[in-house]
Amino acid sequence: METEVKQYGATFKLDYGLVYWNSRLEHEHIRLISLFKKGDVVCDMFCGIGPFAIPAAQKGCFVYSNDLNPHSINYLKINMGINKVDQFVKAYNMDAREFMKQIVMVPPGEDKMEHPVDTGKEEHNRDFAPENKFVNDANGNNEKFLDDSTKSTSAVSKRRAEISSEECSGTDGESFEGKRKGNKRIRGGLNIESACKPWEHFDHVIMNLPASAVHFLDVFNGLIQKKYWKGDLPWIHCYCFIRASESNETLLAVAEKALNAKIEEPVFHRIRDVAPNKAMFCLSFRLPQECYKEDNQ
Ligand SMILES: C[S@@+](CC[C@H](N)C(=O)[O-])C[C@H]1O[C@@H](n2cnc3c(N)ncnc32)[C@H](O)[C@@H]1O
Repeated sequence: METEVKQYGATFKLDYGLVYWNSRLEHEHIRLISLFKKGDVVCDMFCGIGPFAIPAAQKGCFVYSNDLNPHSINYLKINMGINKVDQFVKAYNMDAREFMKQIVMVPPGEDKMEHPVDTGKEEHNRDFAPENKFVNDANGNNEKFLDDSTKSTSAVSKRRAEISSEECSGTDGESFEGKRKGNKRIRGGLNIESACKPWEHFDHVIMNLPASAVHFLDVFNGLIQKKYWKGDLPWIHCYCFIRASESNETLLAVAEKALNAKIEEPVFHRIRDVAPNKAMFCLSFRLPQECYKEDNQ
């Protein structure tokens, strides 16, 4: 049966019998999106009907959004229309690994263009680094400062943020009411197709499939081609379950094995208990440099 729900000012149409929906994740959707900045490029590997993708787009992000379930993508598209973010979200219906491989594929013609080496030095660890963005809360969770201001994680997203702020009035932060600003961006002719080259840069990856997302991390090993990439490597936000018999280190070891790389300064955020001995967490980390596909590979 089709129904309509509202979360933080966005409207979502869905059929509970056909797609995934969990109202108890509302705070987590808001928390994660509060880490993003206007102009950021976000990849949502397991997007469902869009509870991360749509408010992120309303905030001024560009979102590549994927789900294997065709019903999810059908409702995602309906919800993109209802919330007037069609121009800022691109929907895919495929396996999550294939999706990531597809969006970083360099289109014919682009590979012949000159790519000056961007060391990313200027931006590296400047504004989204764990040491200056996260603090421990009372429960021992690593929490990010909610003061996002208008900083951008890379030269590429900075440029997009500049374009956005030229065309949008107001400041960043009132994100969830940003629909009108979004419309202004449409009038300015800016959309995800014209603004983004995901093989050169994206800022965040969302992986909300807690039972198995950690095993999908292997796709990032050799995914990003160093010669095309500009700016910092992306942040990965990987949801998982941790049982009482396990620890953060247990999960980290599985993630590092999948990536074949060491994760520096992982951030664990406890979301909620899903059973007496099982809790849902979000593991956030910047993709390690070892994951780059080198030019000679
Ligand atoms: C836990 S739901 C999360 C949905 C949404 N992100 C949310 O927060 O409500 C996981 C989603 O992953 C999708 N999914 C499962 N396996 C997948 C795969 N191999 N590739 C892409 N999507 C997949 C499911 O269809 C489902 O919509």
